[in-house]
Amino acid sequence: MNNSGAGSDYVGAVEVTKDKNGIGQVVLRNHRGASARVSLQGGQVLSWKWERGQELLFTSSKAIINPLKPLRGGIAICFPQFRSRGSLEHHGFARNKMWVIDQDPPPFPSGSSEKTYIDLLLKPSEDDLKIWPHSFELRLRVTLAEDGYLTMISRVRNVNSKPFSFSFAYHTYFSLSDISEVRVEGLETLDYLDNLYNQERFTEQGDALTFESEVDRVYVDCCSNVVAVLDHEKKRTIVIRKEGLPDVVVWNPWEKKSKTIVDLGDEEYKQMLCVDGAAIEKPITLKPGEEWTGLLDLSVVPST
Ligand SMILES: O=P(O)(O)OC[C@H]1O[C@@H](O)[C@H](O)[C@@H](O)[C@@H]1O
Repeated sequence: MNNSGAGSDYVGAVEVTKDKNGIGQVVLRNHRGASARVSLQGGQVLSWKWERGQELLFTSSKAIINPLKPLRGGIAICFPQFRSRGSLEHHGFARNKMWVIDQDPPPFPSGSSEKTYIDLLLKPSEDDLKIWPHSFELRLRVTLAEDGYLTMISRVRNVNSKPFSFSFAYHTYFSLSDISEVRVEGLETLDYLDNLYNQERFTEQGDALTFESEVDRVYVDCCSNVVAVLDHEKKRTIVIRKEGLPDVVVWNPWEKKSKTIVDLGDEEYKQMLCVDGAAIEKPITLKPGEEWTGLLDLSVVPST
């Protein structure tokens, strides 16, 4: 494989390799030790490393490498369905498909030139069209900025002759020191749909979110587009900035549920938290020829 389809305007590196199963991977690097690894299987970001090789994304030690399954960890794309809100497989089919490097993407709406990026593309196969009869193009640009920020821009285009609707999520597993020491800020006073109570609607009370049991919620219509995950022990705060993604999913399976998940270690729930920028409660509808854009920008701030 070569580097075509990848951009590199400052002297960062974009390397296309294969993993031991022969699946294509793209590694983006900068000079300050930051890197991101993206798999063509699922268009999934497998790893995002900050200065001095600090890993910011969680990957389970029991992750199963299977070309037809998403890896437990990283950032997976949930499309065109979230969870079981529809007739498709859990979280939709995009994360189980082989994506290709997009050699010639249409111009992206914004973006500085000082970045290293890769463009991926997913189009439906004939089998996909049998279960979801809508022709689409899903483009994903993954960018590693010179300061180590990771930006993901997804664009869905309707290339069908009829409108269609979909849900979307960046299913993001953050790596933590200890879940019981972590706070999430930016979701205070919002309404959420609680998946542990049949998607009943509640309102978040009080301060920042802290964790002492299983959590599986969709915070809806977030007026702020910034959410922060504060990890005191690691002395860092991950800042999540999003555009076009009104909802935020917060998920931790905690002790009992973890034991039922084969590709997650029994104690690993302590080292992970999913916080997903998403569009779920009100699915996105596209008319023929229309395009939707959803942006997720991740950065790290040292904290005390
Ligand atoms: O095991 P999966 O399919 O990756 O899903 C993991 C979790 O993903 C979360 O986003 C959902 O809210 C949970 O309900 C779900 O269990």
